[in-house]
Amino acid sequence: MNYNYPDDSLMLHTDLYQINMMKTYWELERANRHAVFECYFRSMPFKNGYAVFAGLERLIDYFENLRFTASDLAYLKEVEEYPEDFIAYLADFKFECTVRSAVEGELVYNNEPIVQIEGPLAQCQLVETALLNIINYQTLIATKAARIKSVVGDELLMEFGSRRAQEMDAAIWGTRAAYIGGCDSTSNVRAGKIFGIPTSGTHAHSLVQSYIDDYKAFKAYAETHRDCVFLVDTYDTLKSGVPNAIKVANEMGDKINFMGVRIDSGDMAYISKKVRKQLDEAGYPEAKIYASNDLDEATILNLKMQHAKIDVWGVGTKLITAFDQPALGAVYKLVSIEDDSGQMVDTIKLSNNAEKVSTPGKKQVWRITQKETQKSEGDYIALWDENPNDLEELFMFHPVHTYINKTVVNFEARPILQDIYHDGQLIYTLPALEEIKKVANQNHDNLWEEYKRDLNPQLYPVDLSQAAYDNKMKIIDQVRKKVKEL
Ligand SMILES: Nc1ncnc2c1ncn2[C@@H]1O[C@H](COP(=O)(O)OP(=O)(O)OP(=O)(O)O)[C@@H](O)[C@H]1O
Ligand SMILES: O=P(O)(O)OC[C@H]1O[C@H](OP(=O)(O)OP(=O)(O)O)[C@H](O)[C@@H]1O
Ligand SMILES: O=C(O)c1cccnc1
Repeated sequence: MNYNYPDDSLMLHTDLYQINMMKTYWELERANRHAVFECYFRSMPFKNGYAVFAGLERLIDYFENLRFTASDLAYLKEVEEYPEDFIAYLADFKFECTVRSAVEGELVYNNEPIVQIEGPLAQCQLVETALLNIINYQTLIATKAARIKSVVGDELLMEFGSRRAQEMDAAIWGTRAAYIGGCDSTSNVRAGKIFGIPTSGTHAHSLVQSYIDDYKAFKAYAETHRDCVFLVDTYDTLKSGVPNAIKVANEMGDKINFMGVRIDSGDMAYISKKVRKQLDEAGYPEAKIYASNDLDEATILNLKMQHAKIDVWGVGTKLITAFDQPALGAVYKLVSIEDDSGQMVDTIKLSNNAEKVSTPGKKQVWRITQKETQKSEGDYIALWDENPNDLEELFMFHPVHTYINKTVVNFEARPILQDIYHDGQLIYTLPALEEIKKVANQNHDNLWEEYKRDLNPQLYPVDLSQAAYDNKMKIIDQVRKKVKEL
């Protein structure tokens, strides 16, 4: 199997239909028509009250390397059988789009643009697949991590998912997204190396199995490591694991830092209380109890309700695979295109399903916050030439149930889509990962509690400006008339 091209690139990490459309645009001289596409998701992941945006770093990395290589072109020519002149056009491909995006760690909501790509139609088209691939996954995982962290609170949340992730890229980028969303560390050493995420880890059952004895295994580990967390449930947590962990801690004294023990099975509320008692009675009140085993926000909350004595939470499978909702469902829609006379016209995608009707026109998302509280009142999607900061009062109404409305005064409006590329030139400096994580945390703090609860949160208002709403209605009308005329 030859998957190891020396000049491999991500150019062909796209759906075939994108290249087929590029060919149509190019042959019929539409490839350079100016276009605007927007990416958004339709419903909140995990029915959460907010989503945490992630994926921009990888998206930039993708855009920075957007050139067809010799092996890409050879494949398109020889296997996909595209004609020579089209291949020559692709060989000259140079990314010239303007990109605006939410920044990583920003809280984002359904039905609002989170990434906007503007530029030559064929170029905007080509990048759809990779863009959605990156943003869908990373935003999903960052959001799942935020949900879990909101239950874990000030205790430590360790990311343990690499072995269960949907392959290696997902483990690496999922870990980074999970760190942005709320994890405190990862077990993936490469993610530590690449991104500077703090790494942490204990040991597995195999260590104990290899010695066929808790005591011997813990002692061996203690003789070869300073920081020790012993996994105590291989044979019998209360009768063998914990007593032997204590025995080794006593014997090693100051030679080790006895950080605690990990439990990975059984009734973790019951067992953790017993373990706490054993550790305290042995004189180790500072030793922490680590827990893992198919945990997620629901089990953690439940364990906390049972007053489980757990200090550190290791979460793998259910976080890295977004177990209860494996896809975010973000889409990428054409919202405006240059017509034959060179004018920009706004476009819509209609559907029988009202939820799937897109909102035409190039737009900006404004986060409306109360000046006194600094809490967000909702998001306001406006056409590009509008700026709510020019208004004294802002009338905000539900984009479908328009009778649900409010007038906001004394507000600030902050644009969510930031300039990332201008005509193919990167103009954004990526913040350090720590900074992104801090911002995500602050954004979370600035959200009303009602939107933060795990179960049935209030729906965060995402409203259309009057002009965006009127534009949408006008275009729906135009399309309907056109269809009738046929
Ligand atoms: N007190 C508890 N309340 C609620 N859920 C719990 C409690 N204790 C453990 N769990 C969760 O119950 C699930 C199953 O635990 P179980 O005890 O069957 O696992 P196990 O014995 O380790 O089995 P396996 O070895 O197959 O993982 C896990 O997701 C675990 O996190
Ligand atoms: O349960 P997760 O949230 O995915 O956390 C990671 C799991 O990985 C390890 O188990 P291992 O791979 O040895 O499998 P096992 O515990 O199911 O036997 C560890 O002991 C955790 O149980
Ligand atoms: O360090 C650990 O305890 C660990 C790492 C990965 C998966 N499960 C546990």
